[in-house]
Amino acid sequence: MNRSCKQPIVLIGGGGHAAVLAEILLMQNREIVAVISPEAIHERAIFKGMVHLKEDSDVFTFDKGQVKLVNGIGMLPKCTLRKKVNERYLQLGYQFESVIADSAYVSPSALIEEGVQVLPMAIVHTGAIIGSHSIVNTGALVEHDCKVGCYNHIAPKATLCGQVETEQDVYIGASSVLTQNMKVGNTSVIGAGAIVTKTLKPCSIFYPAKGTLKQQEHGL
Ligand SMILES: CC(=O)SCCNC(=O)CCNC(=O)[C@H](O)C(C)(C)COP(=O)(O)OP(=O)(O)OC[C@H]1O[C@@H](n2cnc3c(N)ncnc32)[C@H](O)[C@@H]1OP(=O)(O)O
Repeated sequence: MNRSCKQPIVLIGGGGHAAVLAEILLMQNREIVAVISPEAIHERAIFKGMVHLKEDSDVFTFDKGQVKLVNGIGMLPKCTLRKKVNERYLQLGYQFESVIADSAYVSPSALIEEGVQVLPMAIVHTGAIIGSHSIVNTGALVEHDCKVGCYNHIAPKATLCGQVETEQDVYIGASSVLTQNMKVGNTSVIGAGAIVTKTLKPCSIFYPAKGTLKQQEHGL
């Protein structure tokens, strides 16, 4: 492991996604020198005892050459906060660490760019490329030779079959399936549980079929 991989981490965000990342980093014996969040964080057990700073500008108390940043802000469809935060600090010369959970499988021939997060039980197969600052969330499967653009979120248990290509800022909902060779244009959103078999143009929203709720008065 090279020396830069050992730099202390400044974690941005104090919600659920940040907690998952903190847990992965601590299991890998990484030092988290501060959590930056305007909200209270200490009711989440994982953050107990960590230094909590509340202002975005508190990042500047750390020398950009001495720490790596990890963005723990979760990504919801069409929400650009996470990307704006990264762009701000990148412009100022900070770098984002990639976080890969020990239980994830990342093929030795896959390419993981800067600031990518691969969460527990996710799989990134041979020849796949994960563009910078994308999230491959818990249990997601990125099959062989996929090319995932930057700032994507592949939500839990989503499956990208072989050679799928996505452009930037794409949101792929939980447990959705994208069949082989298809392409997804930038800023598209694929709903949770969708099965997508055709290429999507930029800015598409793909809604899966709706379930029907039937409320019975006395149960079954
Ligand atoms: C660790 C984590 O938790 S990561 C987070 C993972 N989360 C996800 O993957 C969720 C992805 N998001 C979705 O699937 C969203 O619902 C979207 C993006 C498809 C749609 O969002 P919106 O446009 O805001 O739709 P909205 O929530 O207003 O729902 C519109 C209608 O579609 C239905 N609908 C929304 N999403 C879905 C879905 N995935 N499957 C079936 N029906 C859906 C809603 O029930 C609603 O029906 P109604 O009009 O009868 O009330």
